Amino acid sequence: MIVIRDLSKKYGTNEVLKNINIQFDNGKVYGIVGENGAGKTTLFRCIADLESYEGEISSSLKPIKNNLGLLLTELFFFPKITGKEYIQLLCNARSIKIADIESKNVFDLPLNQYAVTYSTGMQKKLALTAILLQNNEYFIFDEPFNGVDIQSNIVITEIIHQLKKLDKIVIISSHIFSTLSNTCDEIHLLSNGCFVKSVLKADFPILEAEMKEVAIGKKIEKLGLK
Ligand SMILES: Nc1ncnc2c1ncn2[C@@H]1O[C@H](COP(=O)(O)OP(=O)(O)OP(=O)(O)O)[C@@H](O)[C@H]1O
Repeated sequence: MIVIRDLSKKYGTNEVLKNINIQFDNGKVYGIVGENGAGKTTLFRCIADLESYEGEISSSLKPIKNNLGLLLTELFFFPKITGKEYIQLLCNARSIKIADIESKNVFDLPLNQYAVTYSTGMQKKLALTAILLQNNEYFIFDEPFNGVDIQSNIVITEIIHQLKKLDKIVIISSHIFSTLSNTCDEIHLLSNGCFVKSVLKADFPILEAEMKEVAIGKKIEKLGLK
């Protein structure tokens, strides 16, 4: 379980997260949606203890960061580290020894090639493979489906289903609603640093319709397309 109480985060005078309260339970997949700049990545970085914040973030397994697989949208790889070495590095950090990494290469990555030479989608799949092999209890995937090919999207969706069955906590952000309706138990709408709506699976179509209406509104008319 991860419990967030009265979480606030400022960058200078910009109050990015405003008194967030939410609980994430094991065996559930949570979707976080919100417009660009709503604060999704900031929330994830606070949970991972990569940012200072006001409020409290607690978890059944402590510290969270030692049990968390965090997939960010911007990834960093040391130069001259192969895909295989990257996976080894992350697994070593959790004292996990994997005898045959090639056999775990679910995305068929060129593991002997330097990670910095991978395409963006390949780098995402490498980072995801590594955090899955770490046997984490908690997973945060910031836009996991973005920039990844269709086959891999199918694999990632299945992996998320498996993590749920294994009683893990999975938190995902996405800008593509269908990817969340396929995977999540709950979706939480973040707007200007506050959770303004939380819906269970049965009400996903209502939330999607509402978001569509707000997004489109009369905005496209402004273009005066002819
Ligand atoms: N390191 C930083 N320093 C200053 N401001 C920041 C920093 N990181 C994020 N912000 C600001 O915090 C706000 C929320 O950003 P955040 O990246 O959390 O949004 P997001 O919901 O993840 O957006 P997106 O959907 O575009 O990824 C934005 O106004 C952004 O400019």
